Amino acid sequence: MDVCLSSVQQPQRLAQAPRTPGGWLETEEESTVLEDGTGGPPAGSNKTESSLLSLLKFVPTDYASYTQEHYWFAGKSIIIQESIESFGAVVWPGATVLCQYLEEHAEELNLQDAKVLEIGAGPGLVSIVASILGAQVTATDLPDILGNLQYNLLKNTLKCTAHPPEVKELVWGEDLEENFPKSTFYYNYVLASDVVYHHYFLDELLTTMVHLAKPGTAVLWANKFRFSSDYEFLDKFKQVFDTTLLAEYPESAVKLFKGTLKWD
Ligand SMILES: C[S@@+](CC[C@H](N)C(=O)[O-])C[C@H]1O[C@@H](n2cnc3c(N)ncnc32)[C@H](O)[C@@H]1O
Repeated sequence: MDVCLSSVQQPQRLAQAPRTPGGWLETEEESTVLEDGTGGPPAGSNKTESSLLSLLKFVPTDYASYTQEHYWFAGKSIIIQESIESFGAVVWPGATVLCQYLEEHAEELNLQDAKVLEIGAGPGLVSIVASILGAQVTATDLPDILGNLQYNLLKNTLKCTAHPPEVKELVWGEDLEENFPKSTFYYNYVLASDVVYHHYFLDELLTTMVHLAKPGTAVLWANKFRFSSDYEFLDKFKQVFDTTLLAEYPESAVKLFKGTLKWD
């Protein structure tokens, strides 16, 4: 079985085209990535498809080399374009654990039409699986990561998900109320895999998780535990979230937690 949209090819590098910081082309020219060479949507495509295909007018984040890695979740072959040049362009062990949990518990989690936001989505595997399982997904990450993330989401979900996943910039701790106002946004699930490692934004990460969680929201966080700082983050997580260990893989040191706000 192939990925959902086999006609989406590797986007070409368009060095002359203008780019936003997120890697998006602002050109109105026809897309160069379609197999039929016309640059327009395939015959018979509807308006939604057509507008989705227009999103293919972007240059992926500018890594020098890529690999195509194959995964199988939710009954589908998923091909992820990865690059070892960025932490955010490879699939980390927590992602596969979270994907496995989502596919095994899709009904119990009521993922169909659920509102889901992923933080630190990286190359997008978790968001793709949640989307295939029927959720309305917003995948977020740093600006530099979004081009490759968007490419992988489109490549693997176009024409085969009820709700096309969205991509949005979300820098932990920054402009949260402006970009995700509490009065407007509600998520059933906030997903996070391997967002805790050796970096300087752990407080901002926790602030972001708390901001995005409302009564009824479950934070599903999978992480490989390597450093003492990972356990310190877990302690802080437990101070604000009622925390349940959902799965643990000692051989890979990956743990999966569910957190709901203590005042939920
Ligand atoms: C270790 S990678 C994990 C990627 C993906 N979740 C996975 O498990 O395959 C950590 C991710 O967090 C993102 N990230 C790191 N610092 C961030 C910050 N301050 N704000 C938003 N995202 C950040 C990185 O860009 C990267 O995509």
